[in-house]
Amino acid sequence: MEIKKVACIGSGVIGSSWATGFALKGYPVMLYDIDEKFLKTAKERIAANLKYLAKNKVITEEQIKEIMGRVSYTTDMETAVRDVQFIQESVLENYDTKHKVIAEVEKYAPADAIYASSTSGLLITEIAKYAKHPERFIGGHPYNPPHLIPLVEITKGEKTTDAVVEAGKAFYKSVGKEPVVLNKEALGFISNRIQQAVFREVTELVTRGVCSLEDAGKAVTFGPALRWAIMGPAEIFQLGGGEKGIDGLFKMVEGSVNMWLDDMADWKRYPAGWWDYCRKEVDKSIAARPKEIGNTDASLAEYRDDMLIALLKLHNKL
Ligand SMILES: NC(=O)C1=CN([C@@H]2O[C@H](COP(=O)(O)OP(=O)(O)OC[C@H]3O[C@@H](n4cnc5c(N)ncnc54)[C@H](O)[C@@H]3O)[C@@H](O)[C@H]2O)C=CC1
Ligand SMILES: O=C(O)[C@@H](O)C(=O)[C@H](O)[C@@H](O)CO
Repeated sequence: MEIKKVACIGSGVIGSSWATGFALKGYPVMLYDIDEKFLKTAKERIAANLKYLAKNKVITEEQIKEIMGRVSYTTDMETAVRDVQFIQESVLENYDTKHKVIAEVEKYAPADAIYASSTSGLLITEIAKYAKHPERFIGGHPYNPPHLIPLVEITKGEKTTDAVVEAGKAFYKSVGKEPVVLNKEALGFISNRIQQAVFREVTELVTRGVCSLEDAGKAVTFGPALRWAIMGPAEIFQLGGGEKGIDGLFKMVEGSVNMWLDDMADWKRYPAGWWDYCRKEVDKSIAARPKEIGNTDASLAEYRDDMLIALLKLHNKL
């Protein structure tokens, strides 16, 4: 089935970015939400996304109007999905909301339209549990912002057909994404499990008083994250071993690493009050940043996109 038109269900942080990305690649996009006020914000986000892309010469200023014109905004589900071939859902991260949205979508969407959930880590088998056509459901988990970051983790439910997985993978590749197809369902997929493992250790170190949240961020940003923007941890360790390679490295450090592992976080829930503490600390550290690297949420987002675009150009992804 040729994908000619896309629906984005949910127009928040992720839905508005997906809509930007699909429109950027020339697709007409139906952007749906439950209230006009959310769609208004989404339109402002899309305009800002395109402004940053033009500022960084990825598109021209003249193209902005044409790309914006590819996105239609609606609070009517039938209008959103009746003639689309691909649906990217980006509503709230809970099964109940996703089930309600699917019931509404399946009243009007073509039976063979691919349904991809942006879920951060829920199981497609569960998301598609009450669907009339579970065979067409995949997970299409992006990294924020999806109009810039290439990764899409594709997961399949028990009833998802291989043809739908392949069609979803081909479509994401055609719009410049870097799809990774999981062999088995796993909560949190690959990237979010890794990201949460890292942040659990950040939380452990800060709550123990080893470092500030800001310094933990610096340690990640100017250390491993720089290398992870180039290659995976295994390749990094391989190089760390010199001519001995990854095995040689770990034959040397394993005793030390095992002591760290014994001491590292192994808890299963974030401490009570941690997120309130985080918000206070992050607000302080953002405000303390030099203006040119973003000292408000809005200017930090612009700085993030400027830097991501520069990185993606180095990767020949833009
Ligand atoms: N924020 C992030 O960094 C990332 C989020 N995701 C996932 O993407 C999905 C959306 O997340 P965000 O965009 O951050 O959330 P958000 O809160 O910014 O946007 C959610 C949108 O869904 C809409 N919505 C709520 N109930 C709805 C319903 N019944 N029908 C239609 N629309 C409804 C809301 O009005 C809102 O506009 C979640 O599953 C999340 O886990 C995935 C990757 C990254
Ligand atoms: O970090 C991202 O962009 C995504 O992996 C996410 O899903 C969200 O950040 C959130 O789930 C926290 O991990």
